[in-house]
Amino acid sequence: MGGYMPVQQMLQEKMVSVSEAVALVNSGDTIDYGFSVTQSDIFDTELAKQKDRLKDVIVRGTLSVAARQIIEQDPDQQHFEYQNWHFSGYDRKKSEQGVVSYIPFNFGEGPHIYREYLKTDVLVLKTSPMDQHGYFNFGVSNTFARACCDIAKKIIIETSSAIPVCYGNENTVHISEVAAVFQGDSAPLFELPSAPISDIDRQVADYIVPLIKDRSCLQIGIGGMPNAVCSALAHSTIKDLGIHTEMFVDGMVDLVEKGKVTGNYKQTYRGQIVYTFALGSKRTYDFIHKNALCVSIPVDETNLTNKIAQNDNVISINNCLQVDLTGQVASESNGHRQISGTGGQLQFVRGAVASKGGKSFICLSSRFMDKEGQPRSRIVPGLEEGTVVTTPRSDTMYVVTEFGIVNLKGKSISERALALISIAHPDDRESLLQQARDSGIVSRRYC
Ligand SMILES: CC(=O)SCCNC(=O)CCNC(=O)[C@H](O)C(C)(C)COP(=O)(O)OP(=O)(O)OC[C@H]1O[C@@H](n2cnc3c(N)ncnc32)[C@H](O)[C@@H]1OP(=O)(O)O
Ligand SMILES: CCCC(=O)O
Repeated sequence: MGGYMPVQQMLQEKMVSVSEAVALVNSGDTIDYGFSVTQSDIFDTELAKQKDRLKDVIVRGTLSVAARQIIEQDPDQQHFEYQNWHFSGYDRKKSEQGVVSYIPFNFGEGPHIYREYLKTDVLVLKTSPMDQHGYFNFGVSNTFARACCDIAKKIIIETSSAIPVCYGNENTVHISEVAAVFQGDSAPLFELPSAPISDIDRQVADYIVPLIKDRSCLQIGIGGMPNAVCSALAHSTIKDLGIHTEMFVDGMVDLVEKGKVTGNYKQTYRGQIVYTFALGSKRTYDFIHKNALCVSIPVDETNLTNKIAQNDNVISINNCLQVDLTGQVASESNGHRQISGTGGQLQFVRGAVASKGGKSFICLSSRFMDKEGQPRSRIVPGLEEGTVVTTPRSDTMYVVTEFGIVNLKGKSISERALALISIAHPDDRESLLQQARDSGIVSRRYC
């Protein structure tokens, strides 16, 4: 047994204080923080405290759910540069202040991008405490953590008993791979309040639900509209649903508890729910804890189009900010203002459309209130300069507002424009039609 060291002994040798953990960071390093709720706030606070000995440190994070002290304590970026894979409201505000830079990517490409193109000097993950075999579980955030572990020169772990232990694949790191471990404070995990369901959300759900048949396989995005669809499905007569999703959301717990999910007709992970991260309430975190129904897998397993399309009848439901009259979907920016990110939207749209019997739904309210409190149409003749197309028009299938649902597949530009105008707010339709005519979006026949 020469060379074998029991895992408890290894752990003891690697236990450090948080300041000792941060001392492992050097100037010029690139640091990766764990995904969203598994970012270590304790490490971040201490890193900011040690800023005076550091310069040219790049920190990458995703979907921050707390203020990042390396930004707050270094507002002129003298020591740290913060880059981000997907903006939360906090990240968005900091980007407007010029101190966060978005990294464009399709979420499902994350593991490949890490393995092929990036270097990570220090990876800091908040995980569950080590188990008896020496493994730390990634809990609610699998995503690209394993790929990052594979390339990281030093892995630092904050342990937290608030992190659920999730069953899955490539969702652990072993003590033998780790440089240092420090004990966290076991504060409860961040909870994302369930988005309230508005009347508009319900109306949108009412158009979608009749198009979802028994045995469909669901991906549901974030926000009130997807939530409304879950709620409507939970109260419908639907049966034998499957779930293959990127994000595990609260509404899915309702679907399971109402007996709507069996997964019996899935082609992959039959009988199981697969997801790559969870963000929601404690009820959701408790539900996925040691629950063999739920399988946490890396984001290239959930999000790559070919993997999604292996299931039949995939239903993908996502939100957007604006749609132009040709069907280009803008979900992540308004002009040059980065609002969120591409995330998994395009890959799920494509995966659903490629799936036998699959359908993709892009949802939006017909209007939103601008900063001056004026209602503005989200269906627009053209996207303003700088606005990013998240889903190209050639990929867009169903678009749904509270005024109706249209399928753009196979429609000409004139037909798309007329279809989209038909689901715009009634008070915006005439002006949209006039602009479509003036700009030649619709052909002479419609002028
Ligand atoms: C986790 C998952 O969802 S998996 C699904 C796959 N991933 C995706 O679909 C990624 C892209 N989608 C997204 O990021 C989100 O669904 C969004 C941004 C489209 C909608 O998210 P929501 O949280 O409902 O957005 P919300 O309505 O709060 O608006 C966010 C911001 O955009 C602004 N905004 C909304 N609509 C518009 C518009 N048409 N023009 C300009 N700004 C707008 C809002 O004012 C708000 O800004 P603020 O924070 O300064 O007030
Ligand atoms: C982090 C990515 C979340 C999304 O797909 O929107």
